[in-house]
Amino acid sequence: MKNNENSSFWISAHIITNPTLEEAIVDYLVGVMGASVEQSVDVKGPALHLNTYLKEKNPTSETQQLLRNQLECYLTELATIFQVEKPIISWKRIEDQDWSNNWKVHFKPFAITEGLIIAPTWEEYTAQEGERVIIMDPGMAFGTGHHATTSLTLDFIRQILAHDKDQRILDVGTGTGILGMGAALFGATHVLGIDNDPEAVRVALENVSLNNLDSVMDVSHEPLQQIKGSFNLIVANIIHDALITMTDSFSNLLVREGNLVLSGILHGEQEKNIIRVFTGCGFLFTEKKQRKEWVALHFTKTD
Ligand SMILES: C[S@@+](CC[C@H](N)C(=O)[O-])C[C@H]1O[C@@H](n2cnc3c(N)ncnc32)[C@H](O)[C@@H]1O
Repeated sequence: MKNNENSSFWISAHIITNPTLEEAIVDYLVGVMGASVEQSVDVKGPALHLNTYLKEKNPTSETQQLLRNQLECYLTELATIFQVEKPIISWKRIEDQDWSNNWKVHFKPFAITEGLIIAPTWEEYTAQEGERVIIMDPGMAFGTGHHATTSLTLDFIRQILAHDKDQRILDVGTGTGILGMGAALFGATHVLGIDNDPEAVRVALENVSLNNLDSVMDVSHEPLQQIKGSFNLIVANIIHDALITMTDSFSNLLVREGNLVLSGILHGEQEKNIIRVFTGCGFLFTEKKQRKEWVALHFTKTD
């Protein structure tokens, strides 16, 4: 198969795991990696067998290795948290163009938080009274809205904006632009989304245009450390290790008493560590939201 603009290559991973990890693995594969997953029904025994299909637009040995490392690191982390044996993964390359659109079948319009619907571009959706709709094509970027951390963060955004709409918002690690677009639809004055992945920036810009939000939301590839200005709310759904390095930037960019919402954090040690580090840097921890093993944390800046 040739790799043209419309085609993707696929790799499949066969995962043998302790069934305890099923929900967390499926959640991660579908929500974060944009994969589709099926359970192998013809295999007997106590272990669970999952087949997953990951799309890959520009396949090089390097990008393939990155995908593999990302999944393998996550599975190792999960096995440690749940104290079960590490899942076994075997990889296979699929070179059949039909696969490139199969995952879309599973992506249907859904309510990500009260009053906000996510609808993929290829599904017709008519908004009901009082509903706001984000139309999107996630492409290769993270953020279809299926992952718990995205909906938890949007719950906070909705609450904060219901209180006060006059908010300048920074969305760090914008991915598809989903959090920033949600904030814009809930009435934010201005949103800046940034991402260190150029493909995410391209996809987010496309989605912002698709939703006619260009006058409210900008998207940039600029690193966090180079962002100027002041914001009333910063949201960052990234990962624990990256968030820990961002304390100074968040502190410099937030107005006094500004809101900070952090997610991509696992309940337990990661959550405790984030609270310890941020409360040690002039932030007051105010509220936590949790779904399954994931948390989103709300802080306000005190000094
Ligand atoms: C888990 S995704 C979140 C996507 C979306 N905001 C959501 O909530 O669904 C994390 C995003 O952060 C981006 N990212 C990771 N580290 C970053 C950094 N240091 N600066 C900016 N973006 C970063 C990744 O490229 C990815 O798009």
